[in-house]
Amino acid sequence: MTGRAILTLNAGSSSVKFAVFLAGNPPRHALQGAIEGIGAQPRFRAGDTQEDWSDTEGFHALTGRLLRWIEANETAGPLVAVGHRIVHGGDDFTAPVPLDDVVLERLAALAPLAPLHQAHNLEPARMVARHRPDLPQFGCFDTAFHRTIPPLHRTLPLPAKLGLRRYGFHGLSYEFIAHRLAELGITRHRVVIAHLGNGASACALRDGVSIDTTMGATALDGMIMGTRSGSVDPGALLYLMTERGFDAEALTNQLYDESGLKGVSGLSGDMRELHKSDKAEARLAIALFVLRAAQEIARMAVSLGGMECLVFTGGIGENDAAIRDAIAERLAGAGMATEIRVIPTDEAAMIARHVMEQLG
Ligand SMILES: Nc1ncnc2c1ncn2[C@@H]1O[C@H](COP(=O)(O)OP(=O)(O)O)[C@@H](O)[C@H]1O
Ligand SMILES: CC(=O)OP(=O)(O)O
Ligand SMILES: [Mg+2]
Repeated sequence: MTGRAILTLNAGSSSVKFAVFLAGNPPRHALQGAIEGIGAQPRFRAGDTQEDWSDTEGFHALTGRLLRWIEANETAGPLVAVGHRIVHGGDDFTAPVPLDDVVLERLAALAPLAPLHQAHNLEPARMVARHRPDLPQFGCFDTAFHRTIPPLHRTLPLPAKLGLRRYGFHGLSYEFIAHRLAELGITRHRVVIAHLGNGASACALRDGVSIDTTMGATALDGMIMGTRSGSVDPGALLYLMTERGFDAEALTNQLYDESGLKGVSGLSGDMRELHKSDKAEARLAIALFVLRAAQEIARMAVSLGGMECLVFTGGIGENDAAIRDAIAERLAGAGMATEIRVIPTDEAAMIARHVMEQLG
């Protein structure tokens, strides 16, 4: 095949998801896959291909190998650009940007606000910069879609001089859904989108624009997630530090990696695994997920002054009808019955569109 190809990368704590698009307006999807199990037994899949990649060198070497695999296969033509999902753009990056060493350094400084994501997001960009310096790279930020959140909704009730605020995340997903709503002719003014995946959050969308979201300065806030707590009593955290000997690192580990569905169930952070279990703790974790999701969705409805449509997306939102129904039932029970839609998200397609715009 001829044509020009765009590679999108979404690197998480143990996986790199990738997609290849044929450049165009809109970019056409050509291939997608992932390296999963990084840190344990890396496994590569793309189309019909499935291989164990027993590389012990971690992200850098594995993404190098991914790049060579894609170049050798030339699914859509030679690569002309790479787009990265980068979770945190901070105050300075509110739109896609070309990535160079200086920008990568500034983004690395935001890692403490996204310990589960930021360093992993940046590593593949460094690898590509080293091995294919000719390839333009662009960072696309989860925070950027939330740049429209007004001061009232982005203010955290801490001393103003501390300079912390709500940024919000899952923005590439919300931006994609906002486009889909327009394409589908859904013109409701007040829409809540619930992105329920490994990370989970909701966004208050007024006329296609984000005016509030459940995540805050970090992606730890709001709903309960696979392994993240979501909002918890801040006093409980102070108690753990002062009385139970948890330092910042230990607490980070508890809140990001050991809490949420995994922590409550003592079993797994994966919703499908919990459904298979008949343990009371698994039932409790699912029930708490539903309750907290419904409460956070209601919070977004308050920010909007009403909710005319609720959109579910993400791995759980798209696939788990029982969870969707349970959340809708809770909302209806509180007098918040609403139109419900299920719309698959596509963060990679959103990144590819941004890259096309940047290429001009
Ligand atoms: N068919 C399904 N039924 C219930 N849960 C599902 C289903 N498919 C995926 N999930 C859940 O979706 C979550 C992962 O969501 P996903 O959006 O793929 O995650 P990520 O944030 O890594 O992209 C997991 O909890 C998984 O169990
Ligand atoms: C920001 C975030 O939580 O992302 P993910 O759901 O991919 O972990
Ligand atoms: Mg996700």
